[in-house]
Amino acid sequence: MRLSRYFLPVLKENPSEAQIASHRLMLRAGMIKQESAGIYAWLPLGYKVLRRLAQIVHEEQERAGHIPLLMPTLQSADLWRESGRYDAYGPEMLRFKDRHDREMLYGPTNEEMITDIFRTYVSSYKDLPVTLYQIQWKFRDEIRPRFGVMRGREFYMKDGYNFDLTREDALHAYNRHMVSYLRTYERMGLTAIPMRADSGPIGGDNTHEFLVLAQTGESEVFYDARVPELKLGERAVDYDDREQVAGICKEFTTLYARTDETHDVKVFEDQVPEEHRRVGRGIEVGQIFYFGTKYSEAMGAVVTTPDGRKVPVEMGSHGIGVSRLIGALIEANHDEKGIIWPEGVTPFHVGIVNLKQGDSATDAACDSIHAALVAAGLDPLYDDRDERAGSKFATMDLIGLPWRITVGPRGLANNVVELTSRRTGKSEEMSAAAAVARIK
Ligand SMILES: Nc1ncnc2c1ncn2[C@@H]1O[C@H](COS(=O)(=O)NC(=O)[C@@H](N)CS)[C@@H](O)[C@H]1O
Repeated sequence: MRLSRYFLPVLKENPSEAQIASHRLMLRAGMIKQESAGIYAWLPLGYKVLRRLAQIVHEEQERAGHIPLLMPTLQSADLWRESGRYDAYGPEMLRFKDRHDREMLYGPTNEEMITDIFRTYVSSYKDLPVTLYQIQWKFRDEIRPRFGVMRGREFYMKDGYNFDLTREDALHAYNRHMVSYLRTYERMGLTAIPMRADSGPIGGDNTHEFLVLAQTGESEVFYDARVPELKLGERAVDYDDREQVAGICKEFTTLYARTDETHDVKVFEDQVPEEHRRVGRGIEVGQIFYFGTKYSEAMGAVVTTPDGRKVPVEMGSHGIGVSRLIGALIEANHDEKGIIWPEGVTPFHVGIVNLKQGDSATDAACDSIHAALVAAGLDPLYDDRDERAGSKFATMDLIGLPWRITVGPRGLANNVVELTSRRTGKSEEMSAAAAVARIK
């Protein structure tokens, strides 16, 4: 992509309303624009990252055997009356009437709607197990939206719902989600720790939150220092192998890790050797729940069992805060110059900086490097503007692309370009071909 043809409204100044790095940097890097409290326009660079995250979430959910669909953002109040949550949900729920005076709401979550979809079509154990999920916008009228997309009012969430015949099957679905989340966050270059949590308005008695350690996190966390070292890595996972999946969950949840809601000092001190005890703050980027028949009972989602009985299905729901993840990623990956994107989520893989725009040699070299990168399956951003080098470097550092190729007349005279790593700041001179090969 040529920057002269893109839309990247970077800001020179730090916006006064931003209190944390990720909020400040998303505004300055031209990723979002606030339209009203907690509601954002996703400008091209931000939208590109959002799509990359959604792509990773889809890949890992489908790998786990979960099936994507898409539900509307607007829901009928009648559904929520069946579950009893219409009144229970409180002022966070945005309620309104349509022109026919029908009571509607902007969905904060979709347990009722997905249960209605399930009960409409499924009535036999033969159709189980099934896990359906969506990545869809939600609305929660937070009393104090803040920290940019971290606590928005309209936000993007992956929400998945499992339907199983027995509690044992539903707990396997719970474990499948835990493992798929661990893989998802690792692919994004994040360490998100599963911690026992409190179920809140969703309900149920079994739930884990996934928290990214960050000083600006809203949750206080207590954990064993060895937990963030745990890695899934390239391990092959057979999601149908219950023992393997349960084993991985045990591996990641045996050492102590809890939010302030479930923290138990006595257990902490008994279980964790003093030198491993850590207290910190975390950003909640996902939560998984098992809540049995809470919704299926209330809404008559029943199936016939092999011996002809009718039973309400066992369920759970599992969310990932896709838009919040962008804030969390920046909190965990930035310096004083700007963002430093992990390679798995970066909006563009590499920036090309032309030190002498308009010079036929450097222009031609940049065009051919751009073409070579695209041919190698990469997504470059070529700063072809007629700007001073310093300003081009500052823009590249701000938007945080992992690599930068700098092309200038002197380098070309020696048949070299400069390849710079954003994370290390290290630069090396090499041939254009070598630079393309290094980035791939
Ligand atoms: N106001 C918000 N702004 C941005 N992300 C949010 C907000 N509220 C929740 N999230 C994200 O959405 C994830 C799931 O939300 S939740 O309430 O924990 N779970 C549910 O809604 C369940 N129905 C999961 S399907 C959270 O872990 C968090 O990462």
